[in-house]
Amino acid sequence: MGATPQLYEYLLANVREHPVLRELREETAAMRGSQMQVSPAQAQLLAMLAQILGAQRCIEVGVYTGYSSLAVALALPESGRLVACERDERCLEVAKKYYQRAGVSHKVDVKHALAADSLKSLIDGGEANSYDFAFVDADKRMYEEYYELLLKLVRVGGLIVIDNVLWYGRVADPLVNDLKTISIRNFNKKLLEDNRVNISMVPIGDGMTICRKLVDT
Ligand SMILES: C[S@@+](CC[C@H](N)C(=O)[O-])C[C@H]1O[C@@H](n2cnc3c(N)ncnc32)[C@H](O)[C@@H]1O
Repeated sequence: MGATPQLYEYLLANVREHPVLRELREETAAMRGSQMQVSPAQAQLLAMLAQILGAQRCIEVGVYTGYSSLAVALALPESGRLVACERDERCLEVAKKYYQRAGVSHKVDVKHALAADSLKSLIDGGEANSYDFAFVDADKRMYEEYYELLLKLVRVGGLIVIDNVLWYGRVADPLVNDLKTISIRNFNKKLLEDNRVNISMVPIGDGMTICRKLVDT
């Protein structure tokens, strides 16, 4: 966030990036939407949070070509599972190729559908309160809905991490009032006032808020 190119390069040089993550990042760099990918430093933080939690069951909402999901899958134990929700089949083809290459395909359960529908099916299938960790990085106007569904799916003490909460600085500019900016701004305000979770807004990448679920929902 706000790093000069020189500082970003320095930060990158100090991330321990798995070689397959690096290959995926390099392939994605030539693709449309590559700026959507989380930074290596963000992926490293997500993986560490999952490890600190001892996470076994994780969810990602918004996979794109798989960089953040692969980082989390690599951090999970062999018995771990990551439900990866994405609507775009072509992106998923790239992601699956790299899960395979990194030897983690058996840990990733890909859901090719609208993410809210996939989350609702998990709840309907009796999986409420059974996930340790969730990462949200899909449609910005749907953040509130994803969050409410994930609050049902994640156990007390589990984490929901939300990406792009600083939205390239636009959330702080009162002159910017497009729909996505307003959604993220409103969502950040909701989190600030939501006593079902503890929160920490971290200025890494485009800003991530870490929410820890405090009460049974
Ligand atoms: C910001 S990118 C995700 C980047 C990814 N976390 C990474 O680090 O590479 C957002 C992704 O969410 C997907 N997406 C957007 N709306 C969606 C929805 N309603 N359901 C499922 N996926 C959605 C898009 O297709 C896109 O691939």
